[in-house]
Amino acid sequence: MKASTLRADIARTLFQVLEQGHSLRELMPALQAKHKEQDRAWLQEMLYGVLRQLPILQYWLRQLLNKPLKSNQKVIEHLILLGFYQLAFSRVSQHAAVAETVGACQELKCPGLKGLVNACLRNFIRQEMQDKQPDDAQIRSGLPKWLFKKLQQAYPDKLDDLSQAMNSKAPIWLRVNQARVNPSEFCQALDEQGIQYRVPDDKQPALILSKGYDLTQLPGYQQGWFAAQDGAAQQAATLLAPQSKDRVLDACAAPGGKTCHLLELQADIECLALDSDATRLQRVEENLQRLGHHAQVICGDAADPSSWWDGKPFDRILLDAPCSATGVIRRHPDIKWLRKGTDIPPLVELQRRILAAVWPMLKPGGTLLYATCSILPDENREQVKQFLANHPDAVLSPLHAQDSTDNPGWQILPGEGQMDGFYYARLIKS
Ligand SMILES: C[S@@+](CC[C@H](N)C(=O)[O-])C[C@H]1O[C@@H](n2cnc3c(N)ncnc32)[C@H](O)[C@@H]1O
Repeated sequence: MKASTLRADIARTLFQVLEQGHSLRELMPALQAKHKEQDRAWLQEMLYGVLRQLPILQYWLRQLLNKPLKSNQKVIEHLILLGFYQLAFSRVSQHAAVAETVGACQELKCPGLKGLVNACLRNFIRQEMQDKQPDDAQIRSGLPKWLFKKLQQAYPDKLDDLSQAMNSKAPIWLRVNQARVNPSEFCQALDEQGIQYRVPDDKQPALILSKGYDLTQLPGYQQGWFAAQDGAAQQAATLLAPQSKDRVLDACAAPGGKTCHLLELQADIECLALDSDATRLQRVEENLQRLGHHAQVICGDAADPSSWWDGKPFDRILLDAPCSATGVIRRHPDIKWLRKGTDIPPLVELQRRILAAVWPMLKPGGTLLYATCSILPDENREQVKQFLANHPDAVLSPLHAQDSTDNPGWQILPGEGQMDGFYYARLIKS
């Protein structure tokens, strides 16, 4: 594939995300399929890189482009941002970055803008723009304004480290399926194929791959020896700790990462995997099948149990609630630009409704684990605080020394222990 075609495709994809609100989850499969194996990693790195560094790239663009381009030429602005990204953050030679970015104008059906793109990139080099940093801390943070403000309020002392972690590349974690393979046997199989990995120093059956591999080509993929799952998400099953014969509800289960882990920890539970999204539930079925587990899979609204619950109470409930996903931005940088500050109050309300609806299904003495991949206190600590205040039969079961009713739960921030941002609070019904 020509280098300019790759760049044109990246510019089009940026346009679809940033101007049309499509997610990379929707767009990436077709984009990857169009390009050869050897180009895919580069393509992803450039695309994710621009989304990570967008505010500073736009800041430079504002200095070098006199006025914004017309809407039918907007894709060329995204092409220029890609050119800036290559010049400032990648190892692509300056000559290739300029020539091939300019070349992409033809493919984007804007040959008349070649001169403008060329001038912007050459001025970028001449004026050493990459050394020009704005005074505005929000632009330097790489975060959108609304999120910067919220994080500034929530984590004033940690904001620099936090934004840096949110803009860095996430490692690929694997969870070894101990129901299928012994972790040391799996490691041996990886060693034999020269796959590089490290084992984080704690008790989970987890590995971190040292670079990007095609997971379907790793040993034991078809046999269900492992699943990709971040270290923070791997805490859920252990914290809920299902016991033999327990009836367990995974209330927001798709795509089933935590459902499978629960079954790996304790095979003889009666597990009900619920989700309101029928398409995503197919992934639960596929994951259960590949990893060799069994659960009852139901499509239903967790906030409305009357439509699917048989009335039998649960010993344990996992509520991995729909959330802002602000904890996994390093993995999905498009979230920064697709989410808006106005999305947060309705999400908090949905979480509140689901929590209140699943609580009556828990047996007295039973355990509920509330989880989100968010780092916003409204969805986490404040949500649980309110729940505790409104439910006198709910008792906090602390996950660490600072976990108290005033400051409930365990907030993991992105990058801590190489994990994604995640939140857990464990509640017992008295
Ligand atoms: C964070 S994801 C769950 C991830 C999953 N637990 C795992 O580990 O693979 C949240 C899920 O909640 C589901 N969801 C959203 N609203 C729901 C509702 N009212 N009832 C049930 N599921 C819902 C979404 O479809 C989504 O699959």
